[in-house]
Amino acid sequence: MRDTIGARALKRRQYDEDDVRVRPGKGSRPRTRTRPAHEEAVEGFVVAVDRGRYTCLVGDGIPRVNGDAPAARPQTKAAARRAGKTDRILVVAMKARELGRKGIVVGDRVAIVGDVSGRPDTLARIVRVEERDSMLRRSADDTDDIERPIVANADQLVIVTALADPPPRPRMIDRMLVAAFDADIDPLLCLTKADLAAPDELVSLYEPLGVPYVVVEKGSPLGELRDRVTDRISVLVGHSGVGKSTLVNALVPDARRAVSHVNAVTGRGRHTSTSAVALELPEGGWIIDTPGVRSFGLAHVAMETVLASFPDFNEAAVDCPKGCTHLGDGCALDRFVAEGGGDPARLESLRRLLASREGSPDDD
Ligand SMILES: Nc1nc2c(ncn2[C@@H]2O[C@H](COP(=O)(O)OP(=O)(O)OP(=O)(O)O)[C@@H](O)[C@H]2O)c(=O)[nH]1
Ligand SMILES: [Zn+2]
Repeated sequence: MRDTIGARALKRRQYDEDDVRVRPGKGSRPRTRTRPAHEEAVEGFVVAVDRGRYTCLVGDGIPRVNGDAPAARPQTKAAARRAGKTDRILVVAMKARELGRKGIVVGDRVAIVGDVSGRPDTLARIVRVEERDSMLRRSADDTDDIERPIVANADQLVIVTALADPPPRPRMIDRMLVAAFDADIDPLLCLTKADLAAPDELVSLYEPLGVPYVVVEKGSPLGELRDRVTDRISVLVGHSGVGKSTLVNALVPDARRAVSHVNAVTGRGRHTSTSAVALELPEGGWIIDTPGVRSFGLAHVAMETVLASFPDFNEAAVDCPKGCTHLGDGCALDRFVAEGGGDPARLESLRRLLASREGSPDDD
């Protein structure tokens, strides 16, 4: 953790040095070439990314959760309207060369220079990525430890699981819970298709772990889910067919139009079905749909983090021999389960996740 914070501070310092800081005196010449551009930069919120083009919302109402005030909430559309500020422009930008290989993802707050009019065929430049509150990542698979950032600044991961058709996969849920824990994002289990099956079994698995959940079905009012996503930045993940699009369309009445508008702005025209898109909720807050993300490789997550995201086993593991892989011989978790301390299926799930990171296939 400390390392990460240190690295972030270092990065910020580097930005300062090559961005804006102009100290008169000491013989240092002002960098007139870059300075004015950065001073004129406007704030943007990345709502879509498509092949090197970043669609950014500029204007009032972009989320500002990156505050020192703990109660800071994203400014909502409603609040913006009350304040009489509804200027929202979608600007298409590219990454400034000075950002090098630094990735920019949906949810990022950025500083933009150049033509920020949002007029067709204009292209602005992103010159800075603001410090992130969170970063949801995955590896392509469990053994590829190249981290792929998916979404920045989300504060809730909505794990969408159908109660039937397709049947729920607890191991997939466990995997998503690890990803949420690793990213320091609150999980929310969203159980769909309640008209087809009862939620009791899944609820009895996850409620004791303190995982909040909502149960929904097509056409149901979604009141509780709506409350839980309002004024937050929530990422929706789930397998194909679980009812994610149905949910998005119910939560964001003009979701389809918003997505095609984003695509029209990018000039791509066609539906970008593989990248994440941030959609604003009418009540305030954002949901980020991740159509192309079917799974989360966890190769980049430390074993300790995987274990820590299983609160039902984390403590029992203090009795393990030093250097225990928790996969077999001598692992205290076996005794713990034998004595009735934990659910065997959950231990199996934990072990599959740990083992899959070492190259054994995991079929979830
Ligand atoms: N019975 C029932 N069917 C539902 C419910 N919600 C969605 N469906 C149906 O399930 C199917 C899949 O729903 P989608 O919303 O397209 O699922 P998705 O998760 O977006 O799937 P992809 O588009 O493949 O990612 C559709 O035929 C929906 O009509 C529900 O609550 N009950
Ligand atoms: Zn162990």
